[in-house]
Amino acid sequence: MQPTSEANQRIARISAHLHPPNFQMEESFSLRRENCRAKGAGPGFKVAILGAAGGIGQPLSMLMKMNPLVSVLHLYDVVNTPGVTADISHMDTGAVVRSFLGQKQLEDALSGVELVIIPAGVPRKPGMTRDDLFNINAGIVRTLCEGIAKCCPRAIVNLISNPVNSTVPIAAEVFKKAGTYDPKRLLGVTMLDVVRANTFVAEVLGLDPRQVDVPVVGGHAGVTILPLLSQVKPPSTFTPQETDYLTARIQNGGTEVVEAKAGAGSATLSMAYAAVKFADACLRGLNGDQGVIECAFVDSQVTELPFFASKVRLGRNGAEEIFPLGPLNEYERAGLEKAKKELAESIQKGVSFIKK
Ligand SMILES: NC(=O)C1=CN([C@@H]2O[C@H](COP(=O)(O)OP(=O)(O)OC[C@H]3O[C@@H](n4cnc5c(N)ncnc54)[C@H](O)[C@@H]3O)[C@@H](O)[C@H]2O)C=CC1
Ligand SMILES: O=C([O-])CC(=O)C(=O)O
Repeated sequence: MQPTSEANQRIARISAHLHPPNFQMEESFSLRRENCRAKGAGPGFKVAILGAAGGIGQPLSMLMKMNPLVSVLHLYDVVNTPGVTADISHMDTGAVVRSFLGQKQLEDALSGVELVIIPAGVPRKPGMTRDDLFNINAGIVRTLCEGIAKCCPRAIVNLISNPVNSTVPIAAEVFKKAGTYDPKRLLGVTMLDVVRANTFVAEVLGLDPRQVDVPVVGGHAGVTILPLLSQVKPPSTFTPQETDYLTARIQNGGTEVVEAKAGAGSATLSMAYAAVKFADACLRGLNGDQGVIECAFVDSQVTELPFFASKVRLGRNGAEEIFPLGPLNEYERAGLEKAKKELAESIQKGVSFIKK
């Protein structure tokens, strides 16, 4: 039997996708699939990952492709996104994946996006602090945030690039300058500190980490990472030695990985896991789910500092409620004073980078 002309057209379409004669053909095919999904399937969000070809970006892209709340996934980087996108697009999950390569495609990558996740930038090598990354990453974050202000000013932004204690204030200043700043929509990702704290505390208590919840407040570098062990769930007590051990291990978790990788970068796989856990919480909030609460580094009035990490309630507008720290013990109060001192300097450094 001769194939019908409809079947011929379908084969031609598929072959055009596999061997696109030009970008236009590829794009129209991909747009058609997005439209089909928009007609047929349940609701989903349009998400962009900036720095998608990196050590965090690749596993993060893969895990976001598996998230049922994502309908369209834009992968942007200055290198290698066509390959990462081709690879991930073969996964038989719902999200449509599209590649954007280089600065010229940044605006297309951001157009209509509802959640932007940013793991772009250089990672640490042994002997470096996160602040040593400032000189390179500050400029990268500024450029990307200028794009967000122009193309998707209402998007929720999850900022991973280090030093988070300075890059979040940089992003805020860029958005203020552009007149688009909404403090609820800018979130520094500190989820990996919580993920580590849950794991290490569970080890000490002899529990499954999934049963443990440790609030981690302050910021995302050294002494600014402040685990509140007095508020661990399920309620637990720790000896002074356990408290010292756990606090130090949680504060130095990033350095532990940097040293173990011995020059090959910093945490990527656990970070991708943590980033997806946090992005999923943001999407559930956007979706209208109730009671979504996670720790994040946000514009805050919890202390006298303009930014601080604490528990926030995520909703349709981002961080809709920021929770106070709750009762602290003496050990935590001393830790808080140290954290605030270092945080104040890192925040100021970020602000001055844009205001100078
Ligand atoms: N917030 C957190 O808890 C954590 C943050 N990080 C930070 O995340 C960042 C990325 O780490 P990795 O993925 O390991 O680094 P990586 O070097 O493997 O990947 C970074 C990616 O960013 C891309 N990139 C560079 N400039 C760009 C630009 N202007 N626009 C778009 N993309 C650009 C690179 O091409 C590369 O693909 C680092 O700053 C690291 O310190 C890492 C772990 C945890
Ligand atoms: O330590 C680093 O440089 C990367 C990071 O932020 C972490 O693993 O927490």
